[in-house]
Amino acid sequence: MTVSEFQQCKHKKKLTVVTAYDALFARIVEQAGIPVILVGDSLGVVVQGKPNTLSVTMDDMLYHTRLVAGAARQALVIGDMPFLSYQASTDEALRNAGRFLQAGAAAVKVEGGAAVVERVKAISSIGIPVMGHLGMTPQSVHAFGGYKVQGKTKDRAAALLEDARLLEAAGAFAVVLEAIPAELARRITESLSIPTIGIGAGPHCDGQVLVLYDLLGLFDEFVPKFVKPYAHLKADALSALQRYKEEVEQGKFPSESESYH
Ligand SMILES: Nc1nc(=O)c2c([nH]1)NC[C@@H]1CN(c3ccc(C(=O)N[C@@H](CCC(=O)O)C(=O)O)cc3)CN21
Ligand SMILES: CC(C)C(=O)C(=O)O
Ligand SMILES: [Mg+2]
Repeated sequence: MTVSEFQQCKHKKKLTVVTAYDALFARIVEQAGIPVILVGDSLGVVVQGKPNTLSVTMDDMLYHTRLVAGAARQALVIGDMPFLSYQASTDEALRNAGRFLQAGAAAVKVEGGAAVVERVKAISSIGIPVMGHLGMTPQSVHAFGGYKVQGKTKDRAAALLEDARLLEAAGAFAVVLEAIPAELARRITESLSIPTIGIGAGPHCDGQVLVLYDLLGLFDEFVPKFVKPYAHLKADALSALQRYKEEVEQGKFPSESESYH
């Protein structure tokens, strides 16, 4: 899928987006027919075991982007710009966005509204498609005082709608809306001509995104209310590993069929 095909889906077809961090899962996601893969900085939490996304580096993101982009044949691969890779200056933002394209991504994503519109303008104007991200933006976890639903007051809701309009005007090709009231997400979705992709933003967005290991039931350190586990892979993995250990200890594995003569 290309960025322009992605945009044409607004008003036509709901967009399904999922994160992936390696070639194995990128291939499974593609086989399932999912058209868009986000190499999310959530890998800091689910792959690296950190409490938040703040310690993820450009080198970490480029490594995982190369793995995913090297395996993806059809999917639109979007690279999630990590903390401090675009905030300090427009110059750094441009260079780092370009490095994602060199790693094989077709687009990048940045968190924030008015504070990053100049970055979004600069990145998109040199031919790099940029996705925005508003609401409960995890790189601002300390400013929010935790992972809290955003846009609950009239003033904050109006500010988020204005941020969304600014991102669209700056050239963003889409915007992620995270952990905001469904009614606000609907208003933003109706006000923009670019697609909105929700995560904890209700059913009225133009598409949805989830962290892969959350929807597979593989990650359970914390499970936000917006996650629906479509599988229980952690339970499956645990029982497989326990059976393997039992069979090794009881001398049942390996048996004849796993042995050479
Ligand atoms: N595995 C994983 N999934 C994610 O969606 C995710 C990450 N990691 N890491 C980065 C951020 C952190 N995210 C989170 C983390 C916790 C909640 C959470 O517990 N929310 C509460 C509501 C809190 C409130 O408003 O008071 C909930 O009950 O859902 C939400 C999003 C989303 N992102
Ligand atoms: C969940 C999405 C939107 C994300 O930013 C991530 O996975 O890092
Ligand atoms: Mg992210």
